[in-house]
Amino acid sequence: MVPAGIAAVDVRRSFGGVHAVRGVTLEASAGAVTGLVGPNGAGKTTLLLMLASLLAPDGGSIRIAGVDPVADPAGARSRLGWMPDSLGAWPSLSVRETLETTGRLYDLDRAAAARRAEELIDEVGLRDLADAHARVLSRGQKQRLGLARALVHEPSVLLLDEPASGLDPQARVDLRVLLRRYAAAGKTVLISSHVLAELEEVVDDAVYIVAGATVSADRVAMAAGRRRPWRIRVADLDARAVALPVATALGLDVAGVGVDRRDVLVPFASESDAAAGLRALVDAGIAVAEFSAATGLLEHTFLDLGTSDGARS
Ligand SMILES: Nc1ncnc2c1ncn2[C@@H]1O[C@H](COP(=O)(O)OP(=O)(O)OP(=O)(O)O)[C@@H](O)[C@H]1O
Repeated sequence: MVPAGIAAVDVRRSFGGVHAVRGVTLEASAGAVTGLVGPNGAGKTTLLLMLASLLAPDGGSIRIAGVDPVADPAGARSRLGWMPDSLGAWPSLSVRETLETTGRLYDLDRAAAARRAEELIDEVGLRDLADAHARVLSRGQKQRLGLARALVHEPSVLLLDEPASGLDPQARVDLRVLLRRYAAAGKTVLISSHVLAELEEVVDDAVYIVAGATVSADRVAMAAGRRRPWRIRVADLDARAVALPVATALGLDVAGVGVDRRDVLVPFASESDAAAGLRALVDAGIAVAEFSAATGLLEHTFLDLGTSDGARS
């Protein structure tokens, strides 16, 4: 059996009295993009640092492409690419020099490092800034350089901490395409982000962390299964005017539907219930112009998990 790209079992790490990570168990499959989702201070960065072999866990076990980063950090680093949430090193090197130097650190010879740097400059859209010093780059440009740096040695596992922060809409789309391409090539991608709508479009799977611990699959399923609102817009009519006919067509009390600007908000328990609701509205002659879930599944689940009672002890 092919081992999971990333496997963590009961990983723990404290800083003095702060239990930043107190029981994380997760698997991220090769060939997939896995989202790491959790509120501020949940322990995501601490976990990613441990997976990246940059911070020692107090307990538990980690495997990166089958390698234990505690016992063999060099072996793990040769297999993983790490993109921190802010680019640290080498402000006085140019974009090209940064990538060439990183390649040399990963034992590429001079020619191979130069070749790889040119490939990556194009891949992340920094061609016009290839000779610019890293210190003059904008936040979004630094993010792109950080991504390129993580990819230099063609790692089989990619760990990304908030990679989309600072990126403009085009760069976000480019990032999404790149991550999907990496996953399609059989690599493992683990990505933390607060931009859940964006994560929604790129991940195959998600791991939720609350208060330093992974949330159990049962708890996630329960949160995901709760009713969530759909937005319904009726052509050329104010939401207030259509709330009653919409509720009637759906067999609901009008108090059970909400109004938000031009939209009526109706909770459905599942996508198939929503589809049946749409059919009922159309059958009732209501001119539905827009019909969509008001929150994505990740965001809905995240909001429902909300507090620490969602965490496994
Ligand atoms: N070096 C450190 N020393 C002391 N406490 C730390 C250290 N690093 C993290 N912590 C604490 O550990 C907890 C988890 O922090 P971490 O940065 O891992 O969370 P996060 O999920 O990445 O948060 P965010 O979404 O806000 O980036 C926080 O309470 C934080 O204050």
